[in-house]
Amino acid sequence: MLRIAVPNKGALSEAARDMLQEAGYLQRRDTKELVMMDPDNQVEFFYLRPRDIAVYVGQGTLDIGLTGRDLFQDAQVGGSAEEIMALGFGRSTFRFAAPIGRFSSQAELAGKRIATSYDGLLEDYLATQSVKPEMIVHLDGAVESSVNLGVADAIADVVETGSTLKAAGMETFGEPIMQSEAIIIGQTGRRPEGLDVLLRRLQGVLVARRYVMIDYDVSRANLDRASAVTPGLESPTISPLQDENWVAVRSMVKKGDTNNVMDELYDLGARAILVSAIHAIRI
Ligand SMILES: Nc1ncnc2c1ncn2[C@@H]1O[C@H](COP(=O)(O)OP(=O)(O)OP(=O)(O)O)[C@@H](O)[C@H]1O
Ligand SMILES: O=P(O)(O)OC[C@H]1O[C@H](OP(=O)(O)OP(=O)(O)O)[C@H](O)[C@@H]1O
Ligand SMILES: [Mg+2]
Repeated sequence: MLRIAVPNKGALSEAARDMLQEAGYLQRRDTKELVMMDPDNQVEFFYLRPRDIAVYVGQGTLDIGLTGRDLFQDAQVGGSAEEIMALGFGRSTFRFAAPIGRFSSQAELAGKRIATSYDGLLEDYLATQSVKPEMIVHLDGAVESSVNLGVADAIADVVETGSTLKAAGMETFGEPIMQSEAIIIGQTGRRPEGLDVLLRRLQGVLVARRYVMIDYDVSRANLDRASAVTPGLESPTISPLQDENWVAVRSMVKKGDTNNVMDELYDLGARAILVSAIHAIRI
């Protein structure tokens, strides 16, 4: 059995559950359940605080974990665990922020009080920048309120849409500290049995989410130009049509490019252009 740590609550938990379900794994129905066995797939899920997941994996009590890159860094497990795969959801940036107009660069944080929930990550970063704050004020959450309430001069926190900062009358400043997203971590250098299958399945979900399938008919005279617009992952599938001057083409296209590709195909004479979602894929 592959023992996998997954977030029990918080910003990553629902998207993690959705992705694992799409990859064919059983997930708990009740958010109070702590463990979920999936004997058919030979895996066992342990629902834990996302912040703690790196500790379990680093110590080797669980084989792999799904957590945020920023949380993983913050857990300070040294070299005992490593990032294995990025999952493309839970994206955020870890940044400095302060009331509008107060700071313009992170060098100005020397001798100041910085509030954060991510002390380890922040301390590591400040050390690389040779900036020595007066103190790091640890807060569990609602960090944006700390400056207005007078316990800190600036904050270092997760920014996704920026709406929380805006509501607090704050702005970001300085270089972004870290780009984060959900990741799979494992013990450094160890690849337990069954991990390959899980990674391949997750990769399949990522590709299915990023690509769509496009089908169209085009005349043989325009086929080379059309194929160049839709080269696919390897090469497009070409099928004959009743009218032997025309062929049907099937190819994968990046989701974000869909409308441009359809316009280009139409302009070069392709017709019956059809786009459909990909449910699952193994490359
Ligand atoms: N808008 C967001 N707010 C918080 N975390 C986010 C957001 N978007 C992405 N994340 C990522 O989610 C992870 C934080 O998960 P966590 O469970 O701590 O979230 P939370 O909802 O803030 O939980 P808590 O209830 O403990 O505050 C980090 O990896 C972070 O980068
Ligand atoms: O840029 P935004 O889209 O506004 O998202 C970022 C905010 O969301 C999170 O707070 P959360 O809701 O988790 O509350 P918390 O501060 O109590 O953790 C995070 O700590 C930021 O405050
Ligand atoms: Mg939070």
